[in-house]
Amino acid sequence: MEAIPPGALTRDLSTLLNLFDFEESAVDWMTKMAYEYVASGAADELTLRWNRQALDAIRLNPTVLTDVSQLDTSVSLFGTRLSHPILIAPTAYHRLMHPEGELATVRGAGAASALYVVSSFTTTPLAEIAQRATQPLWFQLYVRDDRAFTQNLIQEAEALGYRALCITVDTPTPGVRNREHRSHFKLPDDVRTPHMGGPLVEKKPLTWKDIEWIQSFAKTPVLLKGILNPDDAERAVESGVSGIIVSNHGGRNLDTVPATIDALPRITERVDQRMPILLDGGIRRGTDVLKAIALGASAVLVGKPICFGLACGGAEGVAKVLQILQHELELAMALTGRATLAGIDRSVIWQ
Ligand SMILES: Cc1cc2nc3c(=O)[nH]c(=O)nc-3n(C[C@H](O)[C@H](O)[C@H](O)COP(=O)(O)O)c2cc1C
Ligand SMILES: CC(C)CC(=O)C(=O)O
Repeated sequence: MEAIPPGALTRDLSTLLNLFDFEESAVDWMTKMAYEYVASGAADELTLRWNRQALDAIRLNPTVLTDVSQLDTSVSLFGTRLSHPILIAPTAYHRLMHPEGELATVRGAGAASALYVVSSFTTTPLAEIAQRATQPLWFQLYVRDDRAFTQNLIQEAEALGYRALCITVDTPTPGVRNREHRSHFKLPDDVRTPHMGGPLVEKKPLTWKDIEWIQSFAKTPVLLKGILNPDDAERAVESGVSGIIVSNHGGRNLDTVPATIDALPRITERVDQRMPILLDGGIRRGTDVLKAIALGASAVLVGKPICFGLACGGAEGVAKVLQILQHELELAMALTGRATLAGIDRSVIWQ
């Protein structure tokens, strides 16, 4: 690994005003390999681009002269009250982005009152992250061929206080990652993944039977991460899971699947309030959060911007990314005349 640049922990973030600024600046603070790993999408990166383009293409229909003097961005998810609906998506290998890795991320989450979904490919033990958490944690699970190992891992996370389990279901194999390969991605020897052992090269298929099996012993709510197809959403309801995350893995797995915000309305319609729906993919502006909520999401997750915030400024960078997004959401609510998240319905979308 190239050396972490001097002053990495003390750089000035005051000129970074939005999430795009963080991405632009992160290039200077990350190794080329780490930057390419985070920023790239699968194959021709069409889905990666569509995630953004589809959000940009949605226009808003504000209501004027409503009382927005008291804004309330809070939301309840599975019995936990959150002060805002912006969660940290699970992303692997935080020590590739900053020497403090996930310990910086969890401090940033605390400073910004954000729920943090920790990746199976964390480079810091789950226990150490939990010790420093001041906000709720969830655990993202990659199911390994060794099912006994998987069961132990789930039980370990639950015992440590992780409050929900997000099973990633869209990655029977990673996608075509040309940019990652071109930059010769390899984890440096001193960056380890204490809960995953080696890379994901599973042979035993993950199926609905496994989801039933996990639910037979899981004590925390189970969510499926990576649903795009309304039929799968229906099946998820039938399988009794607590929620789903509409996700195309940030455009990193199967190229040319739709933008998540385009997939959301059909899924919302099919689920018909039977369980909460979360969404990730391309959320960069407060207006994006508002659009996702208007189309049926209870909350959103952000992936790449957290990695860039971490690279630019450790815990402070993570916190700032989240605080900017939170503040922009409040502005979007005030300017569309919506004082609460419940008030953000489809009528806020220009039809
Ligand atoms: C660098 C990176 C690593 C990721 N690692 C994981 C992971 O370990 N597990 C997982 O379920 N999703 C992973 N994802 C996908 C994210 O959880 C999320 O679905 C996606 O990044 C959201 O899109 P966004 O980056 O446009 O916000 C990763 C994404 C990135 C960018
Ligand atoms: C280790 C990888 C499978 C993590 C991941 O989900 C990703 O890079 O998108």
